[in-house]
Amino acid sequence: MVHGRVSRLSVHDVRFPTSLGGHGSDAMHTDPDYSAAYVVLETDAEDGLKGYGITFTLGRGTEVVVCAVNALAPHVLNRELGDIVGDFRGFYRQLTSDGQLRWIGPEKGVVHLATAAVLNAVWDLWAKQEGKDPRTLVSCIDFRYITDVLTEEEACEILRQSQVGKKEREEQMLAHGYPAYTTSCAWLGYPDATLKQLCSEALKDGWTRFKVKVGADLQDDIRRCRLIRNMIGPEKTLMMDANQRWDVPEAVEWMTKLAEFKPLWIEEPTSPDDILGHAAISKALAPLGIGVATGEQCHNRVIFKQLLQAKALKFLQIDSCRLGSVNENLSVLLMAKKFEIPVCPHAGGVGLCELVQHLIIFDFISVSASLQDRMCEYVDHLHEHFKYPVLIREASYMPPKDPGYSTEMKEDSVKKHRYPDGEVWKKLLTAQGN
Ligand SMILES: C[C@H](O)[C@@H](O)CC(=O)C(=O)O
Ligand SMILES: [Mg+2]
Repeated sequence: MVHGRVSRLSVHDVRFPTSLGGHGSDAMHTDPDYSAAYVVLETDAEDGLKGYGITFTLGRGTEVVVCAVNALAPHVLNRELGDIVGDFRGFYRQLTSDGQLRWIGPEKGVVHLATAAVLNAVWDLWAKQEGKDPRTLVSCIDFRYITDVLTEEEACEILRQSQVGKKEREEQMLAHGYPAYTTSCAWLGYPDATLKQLCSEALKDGWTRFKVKVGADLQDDIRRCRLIRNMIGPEKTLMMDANQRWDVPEAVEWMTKLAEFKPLWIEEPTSPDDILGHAAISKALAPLGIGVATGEQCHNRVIFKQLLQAKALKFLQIDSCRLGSVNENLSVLLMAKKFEIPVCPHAGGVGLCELVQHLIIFDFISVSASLQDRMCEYVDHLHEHFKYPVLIREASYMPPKDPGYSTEMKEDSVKKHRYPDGEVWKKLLTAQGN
């Protein structure tokens, strides 16, 4: 039984100085400090349960997302949790369609990242209080703008059909987990020696799928891709990620030169808004056996709808904090199922692995019912700051067993990494003379 009135919303700017080690670097984001706008919801219920939600940011700008969360707060404060989740579609729409705030979106950018943080906290709190059936889940989706490809009835039918074999798939997940790939070895800012060392450690740990960052310098890419392909051998899977660095013809040309390293996919070859550009790249690279993957910076379900309609991608990458939380991610999982495109989520960042494991394991059990061409990203940074960190066994995500959305950070971590007054930042800023 859902209960409690939301009595407090607090939001923290939490940053980790990952740029110091080059972690997370790519062709466009050369110095990311993995960060989060971290939301805590409290209610007046006696159980004392809290909801924790995050959205992922890269350092500077987190303060802007924090402002946007505060601007959304009046929609949440003093509301009964039962009323919120009892009409979750309506609540989602209230947040995303605020008559004034939507002008600085709509359903995209800072205001949508803030929406994700708030809604992730609501899902965390709700999940701690009770379980959900498929009908309830569909009732959380806002179908506005996607009914031309997916209606509520079709969504229910997909979920109904996927009931077959559900028990076996649950058991399979509990025994073997969900297959993962690693991005941790080959950030763009890593020197070759680090790449080699991390790659050989990953091989020892049983990893069989690797992603390498490309896109800044072709000769560098050729050297690094050769190095990693030689290390992992011809059979293991290699993916490449350009983080939006190229124009359309440049992407085709560059990837033609990297084709000898047999990448399964090229991720974000160009602007995430360029649907027809992605379609052109997909078409040009298909004969080389290279698929296009994208999604970590797709603003919303509408962009995913069009990417699917335009046959612009071969692998779809949902993001638990870029889209409007579970609500919007559900709609994308269902559209991907309808178009038979495998979902391979974006993870990493701060807490993205913790969140997205719930979505992808749900996808396997209740939507796609398939592991064909599917895997979830894994990055091994910052898990130690979470109270319920992901558990990886034999290069697979083992299903989380604690109630909630695994979003709660350790109090001490939040305190030390609060920007700019946490201990870690005070020291760093003083050393930099700020
Ligand atoms: C800036 C981020 O680290 C980005 O490079 C992550 C990414 O593209 C991925 O994990 O994929
Ligand atoms: Mg990427």
